[in-house]
Amino acid sequence: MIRLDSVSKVYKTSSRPALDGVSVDVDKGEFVFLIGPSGSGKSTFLRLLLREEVPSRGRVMVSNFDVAKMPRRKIPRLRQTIGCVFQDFRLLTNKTVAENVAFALEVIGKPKRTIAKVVPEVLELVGLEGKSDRMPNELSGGEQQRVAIARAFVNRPLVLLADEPTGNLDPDTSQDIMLLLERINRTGTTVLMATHDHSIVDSMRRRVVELDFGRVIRDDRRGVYGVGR
Ligand SMILES: Nc1ncnc2c1ncn2[C@@H]1O[C@H](COP(=O)(O)OP(=O)(O)OP(=O)(O)O)[C@@H](O)[C@H]1O
Repeated sequence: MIRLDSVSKVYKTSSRPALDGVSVDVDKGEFVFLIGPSGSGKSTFLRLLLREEVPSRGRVMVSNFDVAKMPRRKIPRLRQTIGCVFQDFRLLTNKTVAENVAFALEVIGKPKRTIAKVVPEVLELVGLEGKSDRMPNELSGGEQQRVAIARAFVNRPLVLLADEPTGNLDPDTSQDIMLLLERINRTGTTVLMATHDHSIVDSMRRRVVELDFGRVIRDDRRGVYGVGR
């Protein structure tokens, strides 16, 4: 589902590569933690998958898309196969919960009838039934992240990228969000999550890919965060 083949990325303004000869292969339906210290290249990894950056060398594949080579006009199609969740939720503050989720479908031209049907379904899936008319600032952080996950998932993407999704949440709320991501993963969605959260990585025992100075220094099938970190 995701393949990086000897990928390096050197930003113009930096002498040292952000990614340096990275090869990673993620199968459909896998759940993968991407860990590593600040500056190790995790966000660059995710940005390459979305074609927000192009590699300096190597090949990036997402589903059947040869991401770096594809023409610009096909980028929206790539991005429709990838849902994204961030640490800071990134909700539209002037829209209700339901409107935030609906918006993701409106921009890709889904018919009103479909939107009216699937938005309540996905809000129920994430445990927000009854809150569809609230504004984001009337929700807790955990609830806001649920809206963001609903929005990322409503179009049933093949891949869900999560960049520090629990970074602004307390430990209990973080566990709830992880249960939700596991549930989404069980539907067959490939989940790739960049995180610094030791306890989550240690409790879930999923695949762990660790970056350091832009290189993969560990790829464990059922990993932990790491001793002494
Ligand atoms: N747009 C950019 N221009 C120049 N250098 C960049 C750019 N983005 C990232 N870098 C550099 O690339 C390296 C990797 O950064 P990246 O953001 O991918 O790391 P990260 O592991 O996501 O860090 P964090 O955990 O702090 O988010 C760092 O040295 C960073 O300074």
